[in-house]
Order: sequence, then C-alpha cells, then structure tokens
Amino acid sequence: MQIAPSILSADFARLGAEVDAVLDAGADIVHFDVMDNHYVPNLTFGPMICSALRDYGVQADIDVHLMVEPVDAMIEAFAKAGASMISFHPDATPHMHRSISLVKDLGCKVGIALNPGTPLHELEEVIQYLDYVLLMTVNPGFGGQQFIPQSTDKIKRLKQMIETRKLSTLIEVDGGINAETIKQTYDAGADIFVAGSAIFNAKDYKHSIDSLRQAVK
Ligand SMILES: O=C(CO)[C@H](O)[C@H](O)COP(=O)(O)O
Ligand SMILES: [Fe+2]
Repeated sequence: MQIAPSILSADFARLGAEVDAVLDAGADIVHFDVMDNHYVPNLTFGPMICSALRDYGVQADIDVHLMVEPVDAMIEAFAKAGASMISFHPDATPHMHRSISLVKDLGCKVGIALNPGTPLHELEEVIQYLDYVLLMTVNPGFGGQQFIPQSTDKIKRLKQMIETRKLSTLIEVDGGINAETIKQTYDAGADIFVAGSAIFNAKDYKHSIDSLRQAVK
C-alpha cells in the first residue's frame, strides 16, 4: 500500500518543510491537488509551486491531481514542473485519449480521476492505457469531507474490471480516507491511499501515517 498525503491540508506558509515532514514520517507519494475555480469551486496552486518543491529538494513522486478544465496545457506545464504522475477528469477534456497520450509522451504516469457520480464505463475504451485510476470517494473541491460509503462497491467493481482484462492498473482512492475508512477501501482492492486532513490535521504525522497502515491489518 502506498500512502499519499494531500498537501491541500498542509500549512502553505511552510510547504517545503511540511512535505519533508510527511516524507520523513513514512509517506510514499506527495498528492498535489490542482483546482481552478472552474471545474471545481475552489482555487489552489499551479505548476510554479510544483517546481518550487523540486527546487527545494523533494525527490519523492509528485502525484498531480488536475481538477481543471481544459487539461492539456496544464499537463504540459506540470510535466515540465517535475510531476511524476498526472490524473485528470474525463469530463474536463474533449479528447480523453489525446490527453492520456500527452501525459505518457511527456514521461509521466497517467491516471483518470472519476467523481462519485461518474460511472466506471467512462473507462471502457481507455483503461488499458492507464497506470492508475483515481476514484474520488468525496465530491472534488475540498479537503476534510466525509467518505461516501457507496464508494466501496465501486472500488470492488473497478478491481474486477482490471482483473477481467488482466491489467496491472493501480487503484487510488481520494477523499475522506482516515483510520476508520481506509480498511474497507483496502479490502475492496485499493492500492494508493490519499489522505489530507487525516494526516496534516494530526499533531504527529508519523503516528497518523502509522495508524493508517495499522488500520488495514
Ligand atoms: O482531491 C481532493 C479534493 O478534491 C483531495 O485530495 C482530498 O479531498 C483529500 O483530502 P481529505 O483526505 O481531507 O478528504
Ligand atoms: Fe486529490
């Protein structure tokens, strides 16, 4: 299992130190939520902040979750800024296949992000090209929301879809993941666990990350 703290809940005034702290505490991946006040009703950070983290010395994978519309210009900007993984929402681009190819051509891992209300059949024609599928387990736009319980069944159905096609696509879950909700998503087949508030709102990051790992046992 890979734990990906969402820096949406970090102290932005001390971002470099916050990222160092969660990586020192055992996190695997840095989850970077890009919101444009258009695709979602919130505004966060852009590629300059991603390259600033690289310049600061962050070497871990940076997982860019694009909640922007359109996506292609931001894919190019984030690949240049040091992103390792880039996901976007299918309803934010007119040409999903072209946007997937763009991420891969730029040397990043590619994921499609699905909102709670978006059906899995959106993946039908493209799943074989994906490194991961990001299943939103809350509606996108804000940290600190409650996990939507129906998501567990969707994870199981996605896992089945992947296994039926003999693919090695990873499943990333994002939203409301904490020590209470993580086990059901792990048991359902998730591989990468994004957690923002559950990690950054805790005093001791190592304790909160250890508790997430412990909770699936
Ligand atoms: O994509 C997101 C919101 O759109 C965030 O990654 C997600 O909400 C993480 O925050 P939390 O763990 O607090 O729910
Ligand atoms: Fe996210």
